[in-house]
Amino acid sequence: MKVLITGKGGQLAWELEQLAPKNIQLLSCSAQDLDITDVNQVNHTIEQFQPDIVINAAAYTAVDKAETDTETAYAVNDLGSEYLALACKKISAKLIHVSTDFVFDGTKTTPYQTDDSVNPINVYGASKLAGDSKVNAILGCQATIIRTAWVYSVNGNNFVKTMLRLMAEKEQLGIVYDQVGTPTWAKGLATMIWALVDKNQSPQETESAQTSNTAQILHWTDAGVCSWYDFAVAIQELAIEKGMLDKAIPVRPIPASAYPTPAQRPSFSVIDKQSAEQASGVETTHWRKQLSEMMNELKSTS
Ligand SMILES: NC(=O)C1=CN([C@@H]2O[C@H](COP(=O)(O)OP(=O)(O)OC[C@H]3O[C@@H](n4cnc5c(N)ncnc54)[C@H](OP(=O)(O)O)[C@@H]3O)[C@@H](O)[C@H]2O)C=CC1
Ligand SMILES: Cc1cn([C@H]2C[C@H](O)[C@@H](COP(=O)(O)OP(=O)(O)O[C@H]3O[C@@H](C)C(=O)[C@@H](O)[C@H]3O)O2)c(=O)[nH]c1=O
Repeated sequence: MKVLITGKGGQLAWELEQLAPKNIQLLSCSAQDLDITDVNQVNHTIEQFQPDIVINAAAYTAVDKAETDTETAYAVNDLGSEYLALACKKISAKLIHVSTDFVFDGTKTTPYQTDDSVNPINVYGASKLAGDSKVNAILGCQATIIRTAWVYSVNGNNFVKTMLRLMAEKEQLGIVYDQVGTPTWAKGLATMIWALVDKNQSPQETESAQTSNTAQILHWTDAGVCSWYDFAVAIQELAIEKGMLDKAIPVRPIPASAYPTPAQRPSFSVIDKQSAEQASGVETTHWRKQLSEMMNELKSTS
């Protein structure tokens, strides 16, 4: 089976590459190798390689910057996804497209289901939703859209690495407590995606997946719930336990109103993971356990 991954070098694409099963013929493309906003490059690469499955892990993920760099955010997240979907359609390839909890407005108080109404409250979320809608309209059941949240990995920029840096540099930190969600270790997400790919190789799965004309939507994060504040406290506790920080600094819970950012963020974006667990056969693991594993990996590589 041939699999093409976009966004090489990004957190998820990197983990996917590390965990790629031996029987997969993999082509992993960076933004330089394959700029998904370039329709000719997209068509050429997909026609040449003839993948069975494309995993779109490329995205514009700078949430605050997207508020002013709107055109680029839409070019990558909306148009780029559309080009990939059209190219997949031409060769009957499947598309596994990755999306975000930020398609929701965060007004619910119970975990978001895959069929809950979407209503993004920032440009990044709106640009991702626009791309998801194109993927669904073009490919229908030929596509799987995986919504995830608060992703981190040893490779790339993320909240965990930002916290470790700030905790070593600053006297104290204020972290928002009124935005609640669930972190996701990109390695766990990549494991689940490869399990989906594996299931796709079985003819039975392929037949049953083709009974509906809409894209399969799955939700995946680690298990549990926390605020950014809880996440930061756990990062500091584990870093001290593992000898990655010398001393603890005060970490204060603050409301989002005390940490103004260009983009508004949902106050509640916990998603229900049952859909992805059932489809992949992989169970979620509690976020704190995953965080500890990732920090062990970070310690051993730095
Ligand atoms: N990070 C997070 O917290 C979350 C991410 N997601 C989604 O998960 C997916 C993976 O995210 P993650 O791995 O964290 O993202 P990263 O920001 O780590 O990686 C994104 C990758 O996309 C590449 N890219 C950007 N523009 C283009 C382009 N025009 N053509 C091709 N590649 C491009 C980037 O390249 P370069 O660095 O060279 O620009 C980078 O390699 C995305 O769909 C994202 O929206 C969902 C929820 C949370
Ligand atoms: C650095 C810092 C951040 N914060 C807050 C700001 C924000 O509310 C929260 C997280 O900030 P970040 O900018 O790291 O994360 P953010 O870019 O909002 O993360 C989002 O990225 C996109 C790509 C997604 O799809 C989402 O699921 C989500 O992961 O932490 C503090 O309260 N204090 C601080 O010192």
